[in-house]
Amino acid sequence: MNISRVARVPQVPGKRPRVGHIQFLNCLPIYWGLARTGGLLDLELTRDTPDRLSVLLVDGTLDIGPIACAEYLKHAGDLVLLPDIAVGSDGAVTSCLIVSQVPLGELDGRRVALGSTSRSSVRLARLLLEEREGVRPEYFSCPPDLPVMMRDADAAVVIGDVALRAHLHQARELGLRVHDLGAMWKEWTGLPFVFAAWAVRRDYLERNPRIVREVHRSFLESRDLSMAEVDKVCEQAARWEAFDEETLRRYYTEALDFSFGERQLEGVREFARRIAADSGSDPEPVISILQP
Ligand SMILES: C=C(O[C@@H]1C=C(C(=O)O)C=C[C@H]1O)C(=O)O
Repeated sequence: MNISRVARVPQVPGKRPRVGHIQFLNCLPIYWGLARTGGLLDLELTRDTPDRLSVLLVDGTLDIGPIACAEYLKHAGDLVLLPDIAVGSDGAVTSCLIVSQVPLGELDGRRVALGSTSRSSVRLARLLLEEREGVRPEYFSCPPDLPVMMRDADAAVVIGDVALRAHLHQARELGLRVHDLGAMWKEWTGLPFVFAAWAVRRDYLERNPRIVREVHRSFLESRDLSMAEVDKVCEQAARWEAFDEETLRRYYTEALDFSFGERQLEGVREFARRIAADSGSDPEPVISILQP
């Protein structure tokens, strides 16, 4: 890629767009390239967990950023999705899991800890347990620390780096079964699952259409650059993380899906349909997507 040709966000002094950044390894390829292209300087970034970033975007503290799909569906009227960028999977995702001491079909009436940083995976897990496995567990929310969660529960839902650690190290040590939520959704529906989409507040878009397009382009360029140089991304990340280069490479290139097109949109629509009866939400929400 010719970095010198990367478009820059138009500058208005003191008014950088306020943009969210999920502080998990899953998002590294979406942000890594921003440091290379210089796009980073044009954004006011807030790094936080997905649950908190979702709240900040909905309450207007942020203008643009990732939002858990389950939260997006509650606020679709106030938000416009950015095309071709998301954190999802078309099958196993590796980092959104139910870990369990017993088979899932035996969780009826048993305690299930829901990791507090998640909004999409915890909703998806409840849907799968209730509608696919036919069980009604007793849920409680809990900070995402697997050994602590499992002290009081028979199963736990975890995401992000905590889930990666659970998958690769702790589950075996603790004698837990690992169920991948992306794989379960794919088996059940045949569709990809979008855990987080990128959205802009509708009011911000109306005032700043050019800035939104530039930020969007900046994200796509960053993601594409990171994926083109994925070996370098993994080598750098593995220096500081508990995962080796090869594990990260597989995670980024085979498990995660950073795209958002027709099939991913169908996954979002199907999720909306399946959670509607139980949530009192709209089964067919109007989904606005930024037009090219
Ligand atoms: C793939 C992941 O996707 C995520 C899962 C989310 C959720 O469950 O609410 C939200 C944002 C993403 O971080 C992950 O966290 O590992």
